[in-house]
Amino acid sequence: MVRIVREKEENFSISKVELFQIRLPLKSPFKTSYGVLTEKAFDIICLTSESGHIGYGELVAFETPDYIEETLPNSRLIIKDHLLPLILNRKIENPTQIWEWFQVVRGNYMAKSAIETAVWDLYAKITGQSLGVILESATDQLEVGVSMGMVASTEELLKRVSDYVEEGYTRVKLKIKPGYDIIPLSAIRKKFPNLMLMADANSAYDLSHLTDLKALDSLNLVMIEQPFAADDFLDHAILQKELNTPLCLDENIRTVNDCRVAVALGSCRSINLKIPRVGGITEALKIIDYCRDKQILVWLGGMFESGVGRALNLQLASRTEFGLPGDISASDRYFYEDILEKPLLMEAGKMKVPQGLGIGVTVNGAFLQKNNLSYTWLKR
Ligand SMILES: O=C(O)CCC(=O)C1=CC=C[C@@H](O)[C@@H]1C(=O)O
Ligand SMILES: [Mg+2]
Repeated sequence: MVRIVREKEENFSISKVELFQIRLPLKSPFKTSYGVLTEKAFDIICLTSESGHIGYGELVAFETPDYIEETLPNSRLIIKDHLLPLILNRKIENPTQIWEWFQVVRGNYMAKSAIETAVWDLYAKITGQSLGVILESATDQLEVGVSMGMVASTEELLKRVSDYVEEGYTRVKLKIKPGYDIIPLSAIRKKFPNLMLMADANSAYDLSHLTDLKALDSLNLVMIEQPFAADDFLDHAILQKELNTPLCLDENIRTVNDCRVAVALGSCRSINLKIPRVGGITEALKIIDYCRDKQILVWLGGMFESGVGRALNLQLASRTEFGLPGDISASDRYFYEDILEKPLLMEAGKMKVPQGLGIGVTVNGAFLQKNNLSYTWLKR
């Protein structure tokens, strides 16, 4: 866990909260085993302190409960009725308190994360630091990976993989499901024998597909992510014993306790850590510590974030524990425009970790104002 060292007591409180509802169309549809995403809807939460600093958080939950059960409309409600009342009119000493205060609300990790991460950003800005410094970032630039939806034609799939490799992505993750696995993955492997290649099933398989999954062992995949149900640990453990390829859990992991169960049962050898899926940075840091101690490979996943969430991901992913390039592609991989003054782009095969105060990026205020303000609160 990071040590929060303060030069002087910096208690602060929130004087204004705004929630902007934004939609960004995707450049191309993203097909997974559970559906097709054509645009990303998300909210940006702006917390203003009495000192006038603004902390930004991103609410990344999807509109439909198909990846996990949390949805954007439900999360908005939880934020407004249950989470914000726990932090407003209170003195905040450090952002880890938010995690403690939120424990009275069960689950709802993405809603919690939207606020908790905004408080981390705010705290870093008030104390005059880059969030990366507080989070013990170890580098100012990172290799990153790219996540790819299913593409019907193998020719088109190989063309897209080639383009990503040429742009500098060093790891490629392909979405799979029964009937769309060995053929596209083998085609990629044949053309790119040394590429860090992996597959993500988003819970599309069960033990009846054991033979199909064992066939993937021949492809030298870095890992297979979430083949079985989002609440299953036992069958994952059975499968892991049958495979040489490491399994990775995504949807299952909401807390460090979930990691303990996975490790105790042998359900996986890797964890895809998404800050919003675990309720924010405080729990993410506990998971990183746990994975380091247990020698579980941890790497940073994404949720099609806009520049706010992407900048945060870069800050955390620059810690030494992250063993693989994360799903932190450049803003222009998914979107025509970002909500930042300067989008986060790939340069010479790497992405820079923003070095400014807090998450290190400047949000385009005019862009936010063009969007629907769903909630606003002002301290009287
Ligand atoms: O943000 C990114 O680039 C990663 C996108 C991605 O692969 C996913 C995001 C959210 C849900 C899933 O579709 C998938 C995943 O399971 O990791
Ligand atoms: Mg996944």
